[in-house]
Amino acid sequence: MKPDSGWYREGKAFFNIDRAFYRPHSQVGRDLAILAAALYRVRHGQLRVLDAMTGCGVRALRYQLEAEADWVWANEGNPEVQATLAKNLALGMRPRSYRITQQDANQIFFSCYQQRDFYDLVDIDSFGSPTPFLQTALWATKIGGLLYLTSTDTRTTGGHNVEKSLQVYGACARAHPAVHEQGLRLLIGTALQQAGTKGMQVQPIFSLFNGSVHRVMLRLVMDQPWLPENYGFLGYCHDCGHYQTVSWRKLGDVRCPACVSSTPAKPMTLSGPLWLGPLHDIDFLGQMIRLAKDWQWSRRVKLLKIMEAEANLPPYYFTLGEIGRHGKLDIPRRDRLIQLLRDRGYQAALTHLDFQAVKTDASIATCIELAKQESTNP
Ligand SMILES: C[S@@+](CC[C@H](N)C(=O)[O-])C[C@H]1O[C@@H](n2cnc3c(N)ncnc32)[C@H](O)[C@@H]1O
Repeated sequence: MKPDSGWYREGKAFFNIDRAFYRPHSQVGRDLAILAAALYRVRHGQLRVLDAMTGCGVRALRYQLEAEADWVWANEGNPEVQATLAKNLALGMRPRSYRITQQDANQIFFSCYQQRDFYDLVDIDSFGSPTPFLQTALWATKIGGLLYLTSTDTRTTGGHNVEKSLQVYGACARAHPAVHEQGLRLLIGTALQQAGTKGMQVQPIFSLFNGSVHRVMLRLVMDQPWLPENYGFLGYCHDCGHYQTVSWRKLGDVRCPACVSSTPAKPMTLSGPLWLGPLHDIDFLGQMIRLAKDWQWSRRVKLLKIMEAEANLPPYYFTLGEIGRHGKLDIPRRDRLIQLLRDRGYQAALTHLDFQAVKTDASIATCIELAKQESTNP
């Protein structure tokens, strides 16, 4: 069917959108969620999904048809899309394997808690930030289960409204060149803090930024040690481009350790508290890659491999433009710079967050030095 007929196909799902929200560009976020859900289903022997903001039902359909969910609860608050949703699920899903409701997501989550009905995967695909739903969603998620959060709030997470970031994330988001990563880390950090109020924790399975939307798939866990190095502040030096993780214990007048020539050293701009640990679970990503290969999802394999390579690198990246600006040189060639860094024994990779950037454990000064050598001796 042609898209303008109102009918769409995505993965194994076939559905009508009528007046429901559907954004084809978000397929990448749905594809990765389906892979994670399918692996969870294999590992745990069951998969019950609560798709709290289902829209036309594309996720509900895909969780069942592709991840083999045993049961899907599809909720959508907008009364105008209920008929389309009902039609889509009736057409594509097994009878008696799903439920449709039209309620506020918070009400649904709280009712799960009241009835002790916990879900293996809770999907919150909200507009703006998901934080108004976070506390209650944690009540609806099984310990060991998955929580998938979406945020379209890039203005706030990008440091353009510090007051709002304090209100919404309980954290200070400042502007710097690695803000796409900051959006993911704020989301994980807020979820970690909120889970912490209940004696629980979250661990990222994968974190995805695709141009305008941040998504994180988290595992809810209990009885894990709280690692102080995973939750703290990130300093950025506007003068030299250096980043520095900062523990809450060291707050106060944080100066850039890389600005050695300035006395006193330049102050750093601090963002946080936010998640400072790995963005992805590297073992889980490996399994997602294998499954994506089996399913011949070659574009997703490519993306997941980039995510795998960046998984354990420090919590920021250097854009090529920043390296050029601070080094007063032409923009370096990305792949060549990565190779030079590796030759010097550093870890270095491209990042799915910004294809005009490098992620590395080398300092920006080293990146500049190598880029300069390369420009004078290509
Ligand atoms: C971004 S769309 C979700 C689209 C769908 N998940 C997809 O992948 O295409 C957000 C949906 O959430 C619904 N919504 C917004 N706030 C809600 C709330 N508090 N409770 C339930 N549904 C809500 C909107 O009507 C909209 O259909």
